[in-house]
Amino acid sequence: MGKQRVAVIGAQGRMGAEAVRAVEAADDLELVAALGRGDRLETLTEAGAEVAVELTHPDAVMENLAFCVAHGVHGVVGTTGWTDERLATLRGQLAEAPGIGVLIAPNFGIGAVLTMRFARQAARFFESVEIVESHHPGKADAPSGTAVRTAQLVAEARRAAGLGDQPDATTTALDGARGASVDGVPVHAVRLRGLVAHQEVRFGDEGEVLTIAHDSMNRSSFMPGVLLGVRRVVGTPGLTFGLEHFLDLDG
Ligand SMILES: NC(=O)C1=CN([C@@H]2O[C@H](COP(=O)(O)OP(=O)(O)OC[C@H]3O[C@@H](n4cnc5c(N)ncnc54)[C@H](OP(=O)(O)O)[C@@H]3O)[C@@H](O)[C@H]2O)C=CC1
Ligand SMILES: O=C(O)C1=N[C@H](C(=O)O)C[C@H](O)C1
Repeated sequence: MGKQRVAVIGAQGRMGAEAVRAVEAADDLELVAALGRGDRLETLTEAGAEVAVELTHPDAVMENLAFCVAHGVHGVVGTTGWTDERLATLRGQLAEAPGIGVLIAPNFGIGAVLTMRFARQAARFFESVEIVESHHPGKADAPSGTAVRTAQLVAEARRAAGLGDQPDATTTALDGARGASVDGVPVHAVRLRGLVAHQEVRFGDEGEVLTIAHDSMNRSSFMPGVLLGVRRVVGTPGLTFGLEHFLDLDG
């Protein structure tokens, strides 16, 4: 079998540069295009890319993916900024392109995926929950896509368990002091030089606190997840949201 033909969009960025190295180092993959800002998307089809790894910016990802899907190129997406509206648009595009798959991974780190799973499991047992995500100061979006997804999963689990609003007697607060509410879960975003990507999910109930913490110490830690996505997405038509769907976590 020939090597899978892979392109990286956002190839000069922090994640994109790492993805270029990871694809080049993989025996079963061939890097056929590395696009930066201003490069023509047609380069993807001219190079015969089968899969594009999209690691750019929330402002650019929709246009890039629309091109990929319309031209029969599968997508593996790490870029953040996903809303229900954006997902609906992408699903509509995929419906017109049978056989094409797109994986959106809020986080490619295996530990981060497990953090989300564990947080979902823990959610029904605790009255209170807050999320603290901490990142490098070059990050464009806040809160992180991982924190948003974690909050949504926790909120769904709380609702399913019949839990109501969290206890919080705050009546006066400076703007932002209680974080952003994502589906009722307070999320606090820290931006600090020296950090890469970190998250704590803090649960509390009478007399006990459970903290689930994950730290990405470098960006190469995301690459096994990126490569797994590249290998699996070609056989998985439609939209897959979350790397957990390729990890057999219940196996
Ligand atoms: N899912 C995951 O596990 C992870 C996801 N991310 C996400 O990935 C995205 C990228 O992160 P990061 O690498 O740190 O960001 P960077 O800013 O370092 O890299 C983004 C790159 O994309 C380029 N770019 C912007 N627009 C376009 C475009 N239209 N076409 C081609 N290239 C473009 C930028 O160019 P220029 O510099 O000129 O703007 C830059 O080189 C973010 O959304 C981030 O949150 C990050 C880490 C892990
Ligand atoms: O911008 C980053 O760096 C990261 N972005 C993703 C996110 O927003 O969750 C994944 C990881 O946290 C690193």
